[in-house]
This record gives sequence, C-alpha cells and structure tokens, in this order.
Amino acid sequence: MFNAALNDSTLFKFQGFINGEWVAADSGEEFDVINPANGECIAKVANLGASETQKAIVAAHEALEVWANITAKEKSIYLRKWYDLVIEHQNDLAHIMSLEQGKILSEALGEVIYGASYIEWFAEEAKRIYGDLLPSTTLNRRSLVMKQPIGVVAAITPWNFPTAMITRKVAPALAAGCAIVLKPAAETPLSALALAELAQRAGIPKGLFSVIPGTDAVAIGEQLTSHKLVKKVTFTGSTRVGKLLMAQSAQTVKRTSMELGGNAPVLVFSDADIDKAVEGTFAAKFRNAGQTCICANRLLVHASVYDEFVTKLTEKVSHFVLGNGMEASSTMGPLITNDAVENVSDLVADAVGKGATVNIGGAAREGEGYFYQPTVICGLDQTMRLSKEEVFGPVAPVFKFESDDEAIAMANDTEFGLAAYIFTNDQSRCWRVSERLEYGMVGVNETAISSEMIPFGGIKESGQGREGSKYGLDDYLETKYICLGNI
Ligand SMILES: NC(=O)c1ccc[n+]([C@@H]2O[C@H](COP(=O)([O-])OP(=O)(O)OC[C@H]3O[C@@H](n4cnc5c(N)ncnc54)[C@H](O)[C@@H]3O)[C@@H](O)[C@H]2O)c1
Ligand SMILES: O=C[C@H](O)CS(=O)(=O)O
Repeated sequence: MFNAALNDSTLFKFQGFINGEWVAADSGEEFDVINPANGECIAKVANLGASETQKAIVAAHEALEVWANITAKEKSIYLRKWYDLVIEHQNDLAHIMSLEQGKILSEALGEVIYGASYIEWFAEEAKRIYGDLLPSTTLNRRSLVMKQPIGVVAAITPWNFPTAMITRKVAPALAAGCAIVLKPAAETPLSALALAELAQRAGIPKGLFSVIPGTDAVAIGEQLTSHKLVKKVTFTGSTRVGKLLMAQSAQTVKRTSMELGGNAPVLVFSDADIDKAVEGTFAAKFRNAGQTCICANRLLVHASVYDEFVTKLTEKVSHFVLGNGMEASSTMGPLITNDAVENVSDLVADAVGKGATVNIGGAAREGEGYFYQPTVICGLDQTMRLSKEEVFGPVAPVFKFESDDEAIAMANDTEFGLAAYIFTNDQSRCWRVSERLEYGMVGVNETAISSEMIPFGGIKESGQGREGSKYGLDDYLETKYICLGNI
C-alpha cells in the first residue's frame, strides 16, 4: 500500500465514498494505481461499478432535501470550510497528485491551489444566485423568475488535472444546491478520494458528494448517463468520449456540460516581442509535460521571425530536466502511461517520415517510467498528423505562415475550438485576429489565461458550457418563471 510520508496519512483513501461512508467494491475487487515515473503500484483501490453507482445516485437524490433546507449563507460556510481544509493540506494533496499523475511537485502544488480557488470562488457565488421581477403584460399580474438547482449531477473527470477538474465541477454544483456523483479517472483516483475526505471533514452533509473509483468506465458511465434521477452530466475529457456521453444522456434529456479536446494554435506575428512569445509559448506548450487541454498544440510563426523564434525556443527546451516529479531537480515529469508515450512517438514519426526535422528531442527516454523527451520539430506541413491532432505530450511543432489571413485560416482549420493565443503589438491586429479566431478563449500576448474567475470552455467540438466565473453557476441551475395573477 501507499508508503509515502505525509503529514496526514489519513488522506490516503482506498475505498469508494458513498453517502458519507467509505465502502469496498460490491465485488471485493481492487485495481492498481501506478506511479508513471517508475511504473510501480502505489496503491490498490476498491474497484466500484454499476451497482455502487446506483446507490450513490439514490443517496444524492435523498440528500437534495437536506441541502435545500440549508440557506445560501450556510452553504457558503460549508464550502469555505472545505476550501480552508484543502489549503491547509495542500502539500499532502500535491504529494498524492505527483505520485499518481507524475507532474512535478511545484506544478502539483500549483494545481491544488488553483483547484481550491474554485471552491473559494463558488463559496462566495453561492450567496449570489439571484432572480428577476419582470415587467408584466397586464396590471393584475406579476411575472417573476427564480433560479433553482438542477438536482443530481453526474461528473466524469480526466487524469491530467486530478484536483482542479473535480473542484471546478463539485464546487459550483454544491453552491447551486445540487448533489454530485463523481467518477474520477482510474489513473488518478487518490486525489479525488482525498478531496472527498476533506469535504466530509468540512461537514458537507452525507450523500451530496460521492466518489466512484473504478476501471469499468463504460458501466459506471452508463448508470450516470441513463439513471432517471440524474438531471445533468458534466464531463471533462476527450471529444470522442464526450460525444458518447452526450448521446447516452440524450435518452433521458439530461443537460450536459462538455469540456473536451483542444488543438490550440499560437500565432506569432512579425511585429511580436519574440522573447515574450517564446516565453509564453514555452509555458503553454510544456506545462504538465504538454498534457493540458489548452497546451500550445500548433506554433504558427511568421516567416520573417521563424528562425529567431525556433532558435530561442530550442535553447529554452534544452534546459529541461526529465525526472520523477517528487525529485526537486526535475523540471518535467512523465506522461501518464506508456500508451501515451507511444501515441506521441507515432505523431513525431509520421511527421519525420513526411520530411519534418527534429531540432531537439524526438524520442521516448529509455529506462523506467513513461518519459518522452521535450521536442521541437520544424519543416511541417498540413499533410502531417501534427497539423490536425492533439499531441498531449511535450512536442512543439513549428509551422510557418506569410500573411494574417493564412495564419487565421490555419488556426481555424480544426474541429476543435478551445483556446488560441496570439502575439503581436499591433492593437488593430489584436482585435481583428481575436474576433476571427473560432475559439472559446483567446490569449493576447499572454498564455497563462486560466483562473477561477474566467469562463473556461470551448466551441465547436471542444465542448459546451463554461466553468468558473460568474457564468459557472448557470450550468447547475434551472430557470423557473412564476406568474402571479389576480392582483
Ligand atoms: N476542456 C477541458 O477543460 C479539458 C480538460 C482536461 C482534459 N481535456 C481533454 O481530455 C483528454 C485527455 O484526458 P483523458 O485521456 O482522461 O480523456 P478520456 O476521455 O479518455 O477520459 C476522461 C474520463 O472519461 C472516462 N471515460 C472514458 N471512456 C468512457 C466511457 N465510455 N463512458 C464513461 N466514461 C468514460 C475516463 O475513465 C475518464 O474518467 C484530452 O483530449 C484533453 O484535451 C479537456
Ligand atoms: O487541461 C485542461 C485544464 O483545464 C487546463 S487549466 O489548468 O485549467 O489551464
């Protein structure tokens, strides 16, 4: 079992969390949680499935009435307590995350604090769910609108941000008055279970937040998307799975929020501050070893500054230290699985086979763990898979363009529409290009665009709905119109 030294070892949870109870799988089965830095089993976790999911959904439905009889102010206090506990235990949570996901400790700590910020934000937003009194069409009527919680929410989350992708759903759901059943990724269940432990310590009433760890995502997902008591499905993950879940949810007309795949372009124009463009692109490309949905996926650089940009980016990449995320010397950790390494390797091999050239990196690292060398690759064209597919790894493909129209056309030539970035000092170009980019989020001379206070989400096949900001509660509320007559 887990042998990492933590301040509070009781944060290691290996069972499912249903209706305020820690439970073994009905089958008695367990699954291994693997450290991607060395392939070692770090924990065995209860392998829950469809039957436990049904129990969690029923418990969530029953908990709604308890939560409905708690004021918005009291909900806020519960959430604030949860936030305080996450912050208090941030180092232990970062330690758990780095071990199960692989990211370097500094990034893991950053994610815990970022994830906590969603709890902090929605602890406040819980007190700001307002209605409307509308102008009436007749003198003897009054029209009013109230917002009500949608009810039981099902959440399915990915492994790349094992804390923030969870709190970005659980916090607004609870703030809105909902109950939520979470299936975390089987690669990273420990962070989710630790969050549930802290939510319980915060006093959040039983049944409102349950966690279903398990390897049979299909069976769990079928329950979450078909059960009549579930009114909403919120998903973060690949577009492929998102489409499946939307189709499954349609049978009972559940509302859905989808945070799906990305393919972020970075457009570096001839008048850009190249050092700033390199710095921003470097950060956006290699964060979490390139495994974020808004990673710089295609670098589109004007021909006149292409060589300078590539030289400076390559030089920065040469300083990376690949290693176990728990080691202070490491500046980049492993990918999540060996399959992920093979996928990245295939993308690079496709490009090289069609004439691309590798400036640095370009291969998996030999030895233990699932490591891929940070890579800069040039001489690309639109026939290569790197021009179309989400890399989800530390590979920076640098494309060349000649005109603004060509850059915009290249940037928009994808089914994805999550995030895009541009670097230019021309104010008119900032507006013209930002408005023509088909993306939900655009960074202008900045790539660190995420926070709890912005509406995070995409368009096209990157999804629907927004998480965070004042808009983030809408996805968990229903709008009710009441007409008062005979006045
Ligand atoms: N838009 C965003 O905010 C955002 C954030 C993080 C990751 N992502 C995307 O997620 C992808 C990488 O994450 P991933 O590999 O975990 O994605 P994934 O879609 O394979 O898995 C995501 C979650 O869905 C579950 N799942 C898989 N198949 C399922 C099924 N048939 N039924 C029910 N659940 C199922 C998985 O167990 C996991 O919990 C990338 O495309 C990335 O861009 C998007
Ligand atoms: O991978 C997707 C995350 O949403 C990226 S971020 O940490 O929210 O920027």
